[in-house]
This record gives sequence, C-alpha cells and structure tokens, in this order.
Amino acid sequence: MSEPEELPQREQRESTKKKKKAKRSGKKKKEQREGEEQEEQVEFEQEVQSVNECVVLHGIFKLGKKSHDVLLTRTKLTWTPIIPENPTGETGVPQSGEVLLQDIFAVKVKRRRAAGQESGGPVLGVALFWCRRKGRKLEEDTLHLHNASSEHTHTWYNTLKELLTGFSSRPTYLKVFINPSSHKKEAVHIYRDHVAPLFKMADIRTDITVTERKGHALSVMKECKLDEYDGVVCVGGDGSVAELCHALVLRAQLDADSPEKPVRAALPLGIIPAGSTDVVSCSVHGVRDPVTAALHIVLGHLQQVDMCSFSSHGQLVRFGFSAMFGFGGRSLARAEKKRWMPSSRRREYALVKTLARLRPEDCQLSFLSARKSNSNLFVQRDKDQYQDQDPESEGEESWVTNQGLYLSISIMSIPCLSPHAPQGLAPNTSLANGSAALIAVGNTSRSEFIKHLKRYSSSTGQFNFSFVETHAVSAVKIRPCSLIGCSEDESEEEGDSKTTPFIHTEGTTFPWNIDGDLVEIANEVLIRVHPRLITLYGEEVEEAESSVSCSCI
Ligand SMILES: Nc1ncnc2c1ncn2[C@@H]1O[C@H](COP(=O)(O)OP(=O)(O)OP(=O)(O)O)[C@@H](O)[C@H]1O
Repeated sequence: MSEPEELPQREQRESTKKKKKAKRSGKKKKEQREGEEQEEQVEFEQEVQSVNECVVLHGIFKLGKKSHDVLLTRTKLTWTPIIPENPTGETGVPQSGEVLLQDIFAVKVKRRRAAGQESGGPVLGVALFWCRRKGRKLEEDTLHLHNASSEHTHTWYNTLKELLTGFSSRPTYLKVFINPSSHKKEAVHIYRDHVAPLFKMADIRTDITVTERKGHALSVMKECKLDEYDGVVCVGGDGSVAELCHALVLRAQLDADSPEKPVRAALPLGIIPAGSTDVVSCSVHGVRDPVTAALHIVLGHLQQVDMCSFSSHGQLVRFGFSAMFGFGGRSLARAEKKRWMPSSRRREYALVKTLARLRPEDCQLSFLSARKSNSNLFVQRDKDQYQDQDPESEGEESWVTNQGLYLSISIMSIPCLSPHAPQGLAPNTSLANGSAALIAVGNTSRSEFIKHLKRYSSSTGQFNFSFVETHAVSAVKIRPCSLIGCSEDESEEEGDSKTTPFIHTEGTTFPWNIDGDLVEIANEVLIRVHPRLITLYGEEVEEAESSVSCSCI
C-alpha cells in the first residue's frame, strides 16, 4: 500500500539528486572554463611578452671608451661590455645597463662637424635622449652609442624611431598659452629656457599665444581649430590653469551642443608651473618643476582628473577643481585688494588679517554623499561606465542638510598638493575617484582653528577636531543666510569669533575662492563633481616634495 506513495518521493529524491549532480557538474564545467580562460590569458600575455622581448636588433657600439654588446627589443635597450678573454681565466663583473623605450623621448644621428658647419659630416653613432626619475622629479639624460658605420647607425636610428612612434599618447603638435604676468613674470623665460628645447628635441611643433589679459586664453580656445592639436599647454599659475581647464570643458560642451551636461575635454592639458603655489601642477607632478612637467608632456603620460561645475541659480559660473567658502574666500578677497604687494607677502598679510577678524558664516550646507561603489572606483570600476553616471539621478531625499555657523567650507575634487601642504589640502580624495572631499569647519575659537590650519603642513591630524567634518561627496549646495545689518568689510573692529557671524545686507555678494580666483556670488552655489572630465599630462602622486614652510601662523 505504501509503495505508490513512496514512488513519487523516490522520483523526487532522484530528480533532486540529478539536479544537484547537474549543478555540480555545471559548476565544475564553469570552473574548468574559467581555468581554461585564465590559462589562455596567461599564455597570451606570455606570447605578448616574448614578442616584446624578442631581439629586434643586436649590434656593437662604444659607450664611453668601451665596446658593448647592445640589444634592442620592443620594450628596452640593454648593453653589456665586451670583456676580452683574460689569459688567467679571470673575468670581472660586466657593468651592463638598460633603458626602457617608454622613457626614451628622442633619437638623433650624431655626426662630426666643424665649427659653423650646419649639415653633413661623418657619422659617429646615435644619441638617445631619455628621462630618468630622481624622487618625483624627471630629469633628462643622454645615452651615446658610438659606431662609425653609417649603415649600422641608420638601421638603429630608423628602427628606434619606428618603435617610438608606437607610443600614441605622445604629442606632435601643441597649442601653448604663456601668461607673461604670472607670479614673478618669468613664464616666458621658463618656457624658452626649460621647455622649448625639450619640445624641439622630441620634434614637437608648437603654436604659441602669449596672453595679453584675463580671459584671452578662453576666447582663443573658443575659436581655434582644436583638431589640429594633440594637446594644450599652459605656462602660468593656478589662475591660468583654471582658465584653460574651464575653456577646454566649455569648448567640448559647445562642440557637442550639450548645453546642460558637461562633456569630457577633447584634448589633454599640460601644465608648466610658473605661478606662486601651482597646486594643480603639484597634484599631477609631485613637484613644481618645469622640466618634470615638460617631460610628462613629451612622454605622453596621461592622467584623467575629476572636475566640478560651480553654478548659481541654474547658471554655470565655471568649471574647476576646488572652491573655498568662508575663511578661504575672505582671505583671497583681502589679498586681491593688496595686488600691489608681492604675492607671498600679500597672501601672508591676508591670512593674518582674516584670522584676526575670524568670524563664522551662517549658512545652510547640503551634500550628496558619493556612492559607496564610487569611493573605490579607481581600482574597481570601468571608467566610461562611471562617466555616464548622473548625480541628478540621486533622489532629493539623499541630500543631507545642516544649518549652522561655519568658519570654512572647502570642496576639492583633487588632493590639492603643494609645497605648503605636501599631502594636500584634501588628502582624503584622489585625482580620479569620482568624488570630491567636503571639509566643513564649524565654529570654534581662533586658537583651535589655527591649530587645525597648522596641521596641514605636517599632514597629520588636521581633521581630528570635533568641529571639523569631512565627507566624500558627489554634490554640495551652500546657501548663505542673508541677514539684516551691515557687511563685514566696513566693520574693521574685531568681533567675538565664537558667536558673531558675518552679517549681510540684502544683495550682498559672498567671496568664493575658486581655484585661486576670487568669484563674488550673491546666491546659493551648487557644486557637482564630474568624474574624469579632463585629462592632464602627469600622474597620480601620493605626496608633493615640500620645500617651504609657512611662518605666518
Ligand atoms: N597678460 C596678462 N596680464 C594680466 N593678467 C593676465 C594676462 N594673461 C593672463 N592673465 C590672467 O592672470 C590671472 C592670474 O594668472 P596666474 O595664475 O598665471 O598667475 P599668478 O596669479 O601670479 O599665479 P598663482 O595663481 O599661482 O598665484 C589669470 O586669471 C589669467 O587669466
């Protein structure tokens, strides 16, 4: 009697068993397939490596006074001294060396020429111009390979030239903007003495504009035929860099006829530092050094970088990397009034004066936290996938809003490294992590605020204060509370920083420090982060070389 009842159960058990078996074998097959794919990938990589390591040329050259065996592969050039056999059978350790092709930026045929002779002359060999690293600095070096055979030398020259053309990110034609009024008015000399010779050596053609006024670079960029160039170069300080970054993104937006959505800049920007702080240059080079900057351009080192849009009342104010409201804005506004002072004195004066009159801003601060997945974006996500993410798609309910007194609010999409703050004003963000650092400093005593500022130079513990908040954000809104009364600049006497906020009349504008430029804005400002909106010549660096310390606080 029980049999008919047991039958379906048995069938069920068997079918479950079969399913499990099938699942197991499916899993096994999947693992097997994955294993095979991995093996194929490794094989492919090994093949690529062996092709790259295949000897392209083998020859004998003199390096210095000694003959060397020289090998050229697709990735490097190596040399080993030829040591004659010793009758005693002893051999010394040969002093061999190598240089990677990715570090070679020019190759020339060397000839013997008499004084004043411009062409011809017997062949001496080839000279390779390459870049060596010394800390964060890049330096130019030359390797001379001597061989008097013209045929031998030309075979090596042509082969090296051809291999170097494989580095497609290296520019051949650049649009260069030089701001002759930057900092100590040295931009033209810096370009002529340190940069132009390297560009010439690397056969890079240039089209140079020496800017005549603020906004000149922007107007040229709006009009010029961009597709002729491989990149744009800015020789100047942070103000000039900000103008060109804004111009590149604005131009991309105009070209794409996309009035609402920012569009990724079409050309990379190289920055030759010639300003007083050079925060953007420092953030992608780690040093303020024109040669390092030029070598990053010549070698085509490209680094995508997040940018922000700053808008007010639905109108774009500009694109940029950083903005400071409160202390940073007021200090810059004060410095701008003393333009006649040398820039470092002006900055110190403004800092001390603004600290003496330290008072908080009463405002509403709202922010959208960067999505969790974005925080590790640099290693985890596909770049283009993120580019298409729209912060607008976040619901209004995701905004966090606080109302209160703030001494300073900063938003930075790059770490903002400088010799004064080697790990950056925003060490908690990176160049292309898809988010910005929001650093909000609430109201506190002057001495505590100074303690917080001072810690930037040692790069430790600047955020370990109860009055400092930091967040990784994708958007920020700051709405200053317009109150009745007088405006701050007229009231010169010191107030009680702990309690008295700046008091504003209707229609007062608020000073913002956007990438070192003073921008006066009357209303709420909306800041949105746009991942990888621009590409700069350079690389991600952890820390800048520190060469100065601020003695004014
Ligand atoms: N010929 C010029 N005369 C005056 N201003 C100019 C000229 N060319 C460009 N500018 C403007 O000068 C401003 C400041 O330039 P830049 O940032 O290069 O120098 P800086 O202010 O001395 O350096 P830093 O910002 O590092 O202190 C920029 O906004 C730029 O548009």
